[in-house]
Amino acid sequence: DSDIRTQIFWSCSKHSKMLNILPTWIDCIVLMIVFSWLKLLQQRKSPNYPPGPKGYPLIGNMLEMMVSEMWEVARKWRSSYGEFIYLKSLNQTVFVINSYEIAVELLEKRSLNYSDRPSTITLSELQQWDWAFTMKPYGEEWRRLRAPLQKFFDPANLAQLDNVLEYEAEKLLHNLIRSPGDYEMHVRTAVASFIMTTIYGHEVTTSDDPSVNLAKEGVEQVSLALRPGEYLVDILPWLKYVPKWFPGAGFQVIAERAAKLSHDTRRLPFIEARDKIISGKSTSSSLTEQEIERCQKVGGLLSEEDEDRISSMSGVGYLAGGDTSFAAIMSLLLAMIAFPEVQKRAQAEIDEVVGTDRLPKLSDRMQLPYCMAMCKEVNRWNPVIPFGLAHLSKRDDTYNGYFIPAKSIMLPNQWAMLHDPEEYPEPSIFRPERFLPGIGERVQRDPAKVAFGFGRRICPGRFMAENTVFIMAVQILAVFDICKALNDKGEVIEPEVKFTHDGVARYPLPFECAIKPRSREAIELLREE
Ligand code: HEM
Repeated sequence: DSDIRTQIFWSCSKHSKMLNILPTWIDCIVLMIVFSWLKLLQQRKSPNYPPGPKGYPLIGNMLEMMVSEMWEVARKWRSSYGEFIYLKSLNQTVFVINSYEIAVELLEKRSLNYSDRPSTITLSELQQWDWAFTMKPYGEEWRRLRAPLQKFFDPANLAQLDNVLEYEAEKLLHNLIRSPGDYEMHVRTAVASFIMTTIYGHEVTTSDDPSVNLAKEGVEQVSLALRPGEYLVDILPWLKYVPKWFPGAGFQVIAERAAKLSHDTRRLPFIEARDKIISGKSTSSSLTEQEIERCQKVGGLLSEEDEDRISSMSGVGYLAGGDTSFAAIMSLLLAMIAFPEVQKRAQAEIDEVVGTDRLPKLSDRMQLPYCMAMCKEVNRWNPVIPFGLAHLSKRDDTYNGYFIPAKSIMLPNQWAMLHDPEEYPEPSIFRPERFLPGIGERVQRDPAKVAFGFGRRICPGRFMAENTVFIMAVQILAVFDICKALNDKGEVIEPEVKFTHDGVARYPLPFECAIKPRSREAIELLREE
């Protein structure tokens, strides 16, 4: 074709000067078409992704994603790459969202596209946590499992749990009087007991109750398995076929133990509750009981399918609810010794509003604005899940001209959003006053809008978690002073404000503190056990 075209041009150009320019025009058009086509090809090869660290050939940013405190590293990337950052780990595209506005735009306003969850071979196939709806893709099954839990912990239903929560808080106070040095264990037991009572109707009376450790170990396993690069099998899937006796296949041994843990977490508390309910020995109105009764009303006997569904739904609440609230209360205790003036102001408010002849209750909340602000500040100062729980995109999308392919991992950097000095000046300072602005001052965003996640996947236990932290905080402060501990020489031990830096949840590292009754009258506030 091009030969013929060239011949025509040559012959034409012999006859007309005018026609001499023809080849130039046509060539220009051809060149333009070729260029546009090449550009399109190039765009297809490398779409317009947002900026991000360069990474290495083949592995991309895999190494950068395996660092400790990834949320802080990603927060610092803000100055080089901005709020929306592109990473690639092998062939997986990952987007870090450093700003609240982008998280709302993508994960909430476009939540139909961003409500799936990524999973790994270790988590779903080897350790068999795939029964947990936290890991299920957005869809009918996820909705069916989440709906009863969400309804049970909805604010409209929550008041009926106030008594249980106040009872557990008071039990905690008794334990703190008995052995204040074991405060960490007492807080863990109190939170576990509340969760176990509301979900299964099982009250925890001692810290060696198996249900306390079962959930803790479960969360530790899941947390480890979610850490990028922890298990090579998630990078080289064929490794899953390697038998556990093969040298170097330690991950299979861990997986076997974790699979048992996963099975026990889901089944053991459920079976105990089910048997008690069916034999008529249950006296509670737990979530599990309500669901079993609902099935019995409809179909008489509890089918295997019903059991699977209820045990999955309850098991998720049990796993997700305990450690998170525990971490928040431990952060509050640490803040009380690191920022003693906050403690003084909260105690003054409790004394003034509640008085000194009864313990504070959940119904006092609206009259205790400083204490409420203090609990908000806990969610901000140490967001328990700093890098959020990853969402996964379903279809291709664009944001601000940037391309987001289907099946991209979206990481809402909740830490960066809650430690943004533009929104929260001096973010490392624990300052409840930020949420009680004076006249003409700006109200800073409620951290709950970030700390509990986004969109359709938002934490269904958030209202209960807020109530748990509030009641345990105000009851402890009504009765005790949280003081800096003294060493053997009687010198004050300055608290180290340090937190764990790996895993999904962020806990304060063990710290020394002295928990002392404020007065004899304060102790007398406690009812006889
Ligand atoms: C201070 C305490 C807590 C914090 C900071 C917290 C935070 C979170 C966050 C950030 C998510 C991920 C949301 C997202 O994907 O965008 C989440 C999910 C979840 N939380 Fe919580 N949570 C807390 C307490 C609880 C409690 C007490 C329960 C249950 C009773 C609970 C049950 C869940 C469940 C089931 C999910 C998974 C939701 C889904 O995938 O659909 N959480 N939580």
